[in-house]
Amino acid sequence: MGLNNGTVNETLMSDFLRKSGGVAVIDGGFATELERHGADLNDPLWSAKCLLTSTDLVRQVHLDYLEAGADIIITASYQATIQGFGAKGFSKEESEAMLKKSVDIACEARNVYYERCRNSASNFTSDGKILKNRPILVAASVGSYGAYLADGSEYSGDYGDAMDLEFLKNFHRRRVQVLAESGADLIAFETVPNKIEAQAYAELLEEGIKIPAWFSFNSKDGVNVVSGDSLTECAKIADSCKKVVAVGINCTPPRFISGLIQSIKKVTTKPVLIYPNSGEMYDPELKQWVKNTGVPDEDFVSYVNKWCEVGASLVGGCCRTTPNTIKAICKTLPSKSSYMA
Ligand code: MET
Ligand SMILES: [Zn+2]
Repeated sequence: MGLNNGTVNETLMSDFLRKSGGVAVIDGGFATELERHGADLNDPLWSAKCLLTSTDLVRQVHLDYLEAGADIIITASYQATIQGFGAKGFSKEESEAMLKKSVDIACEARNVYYERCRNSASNFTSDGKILKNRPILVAASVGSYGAYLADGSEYSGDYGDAMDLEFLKNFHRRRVQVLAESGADLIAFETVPNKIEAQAYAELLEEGIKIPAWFSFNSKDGVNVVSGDSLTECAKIADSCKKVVAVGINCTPPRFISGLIQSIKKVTTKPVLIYPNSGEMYDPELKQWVKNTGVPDEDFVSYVNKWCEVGASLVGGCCRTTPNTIKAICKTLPSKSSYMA
């Protein structure tokens, strides 16, 4: 092909953003939507439990997000790990097949969606669905080691003093390799809670991983990532990794997002992605989302154009957001609202 991988990776995202009208829309809360449809996710595998029990629902939720206008769908593999499946008695081969399946289902949803676009006379149906033929990416989700532990440490970033880089690389290595070979367009490292895990991902990507990735951190103070590590230092790790095609923030209250985008912009020229949660806080003891008492986040969507003004190029929603949130994001973005008229 005459291009090195770095070039291919960089053009994937810039071409995609150009074709998406400058700003691309990411899907919304995936687990949230499974739960709204009645799935019980009280399980160490969380949303990945549905890869075992409800693959039709997983496909349906991906489709719902595409029909709400998402240009990128994120697979059900957030809490799917070989170790987590192993604890349920699955072999290594079966566990790897489940990871691959998470990508297959998202790709199937994309195929069904394109078929529906071909058969539809208009881009916007009378029942409010967006059926517009456009580039769509499948992002293979990788949640943190803390998400696997399912003990709340994805929101504290505290893995204890004994944690080291090699441990985290060994924990994630095979999963990342399998997802990278599964037909996904990129890997979404989501809700990265601390610097050491960002470093582990960056080093794993350099071990011959062939698809690009994004790094998305979470914050609960609007300044640092959740562990207290400096967001700037975390974003610099992402910036120095050639495989990384976008850097940003997810599962973080909307009120913090503008400031966080500005901090990231100071250390990278890579596209910035954001997909905040609804502004509620997850209480790991109650295993529930609880309202916060600070500045209201209700009007999430009214912030969207401001986030783009300060530099976000990919915008979506995380926990407690729904296809309606994504539709509202599309409506408010000038480049997307044109085909919804
Ligand atoms: N993509 C994941 C989901 O929506 C992100 C979860 S953040 C805790 O299920
Ligand atoms: Zn979330």
